[in-house]
Amino acid sequence: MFAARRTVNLFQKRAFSASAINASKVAVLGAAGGIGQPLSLLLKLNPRVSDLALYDIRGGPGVAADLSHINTNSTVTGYNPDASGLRDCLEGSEIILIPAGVPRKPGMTRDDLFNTNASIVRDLAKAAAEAAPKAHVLVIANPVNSTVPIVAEVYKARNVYDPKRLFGVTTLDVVRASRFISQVQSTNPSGEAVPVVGGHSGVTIVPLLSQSNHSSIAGQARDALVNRIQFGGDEVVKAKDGAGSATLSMAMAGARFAESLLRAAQGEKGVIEPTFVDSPLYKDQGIDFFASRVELGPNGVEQIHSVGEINEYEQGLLDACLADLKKNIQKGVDFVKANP
Ligand SMILES: NC(=O)c1ccc[n+]([C@@H]2O[C@H](COP(=O)([O-])OP(=O)(O)OC[C@H]3O[C@@H](n4cnc5c(N)ncnc54)[C@H](O)[C@@H]3O)[C@@H](O)[C@H]2O)c1
Ligand SMILES: O=C(O)C[C@H](O)C(=O)O
Repeated sequence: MFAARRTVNLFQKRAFSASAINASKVAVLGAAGGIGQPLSLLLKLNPRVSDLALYDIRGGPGVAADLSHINTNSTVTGYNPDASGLRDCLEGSEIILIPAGVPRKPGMTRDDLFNTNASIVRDLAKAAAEAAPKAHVLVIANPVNSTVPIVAEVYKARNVYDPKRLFGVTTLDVVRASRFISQVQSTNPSGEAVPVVGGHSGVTIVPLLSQSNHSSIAGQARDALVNRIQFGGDEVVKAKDGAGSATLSMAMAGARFAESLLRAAQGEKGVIEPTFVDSPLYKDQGIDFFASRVELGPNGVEQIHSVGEINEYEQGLLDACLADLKKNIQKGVDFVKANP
């Protein structure tokens, strides 16, 4: 009898300490938007998340009330901009996802969003740097090539910048790449992995088909596939016809990246995701941020993988990418300098 009770107690103890270790507060800024809502739903379904904090300039508490009825263990709290809403949302967060900002309409580039989204991201970054300076920040808001450097500059100005904890979410590019290649090759997309490096807009998106399972794709088939991966976002913008850009696939991609970070934070080794980070790879060319495969660990970036062996065609893509990327990054840095 005593032994039985003891077994139960030990079991309860272990269960308690496991959940204590795994307790992770995740904040979503822009939670009532097209990405924010399905992303928050997927996070509510993730057992690694213990507290979900949802902030938006409008509608955060409504989305939170709705999600809070789902019978998973995590708590869900919604916050408005009034009083200390944003600060309360951020405090204690391990991960902060930022999908806040306007999406494209047909005919626009991601850079056309800069004037609106730069100040939104800058202000949210200021709040995050003060309330949760050690959190991992995952930037989804476009143009990612510029909004990530904006967050970095805001953190640097407050002496809390940790390059290992800032990520531009480029997961959707590899999700698309594996899907699109599987359609061309009639394969299962879950078995496909196409590295995509560079940045997250047009020609800065560089798929490396030579490193995929289908390295022999050449000529027009290759060109069409590369173009579809680079401009996949435009396909959705056009199809939505003024009602925004990718939201559901982006929510899946953002939730996957957050899950990978949590797995790494909770001790799993060898977790690798593509992401746009403060990177040494092209710093000698004045390019401080670059997306490549990154191994994640408890403190964020563990190891940044180089681009690896690429062919002449891919080198041409990379050259075009680097030229654009440099300008996009500088634009973000200059914005914060001029508008601190
Ligand atoms: N990184 C990627 O791969 C990727 C993919 C898709 C979309 N995006 C980008 O994500 C952003 C959001 O897209 P969406 O479709 O969800 O847009 P949306 O307009 O549907 O939602 C944006 C949300 O942000 C909120 N918001 C605006 N300003 C805010 C602020 N200061 N604080 C908090 N919340 C604020 C809005 O109220 C809205 O609910 C866009 O910039 C889009 O281009 C990035
Ligand atoms: O295309 C967009 O503007 C949104 C996003 O960056 C995407 O790739 O779908």
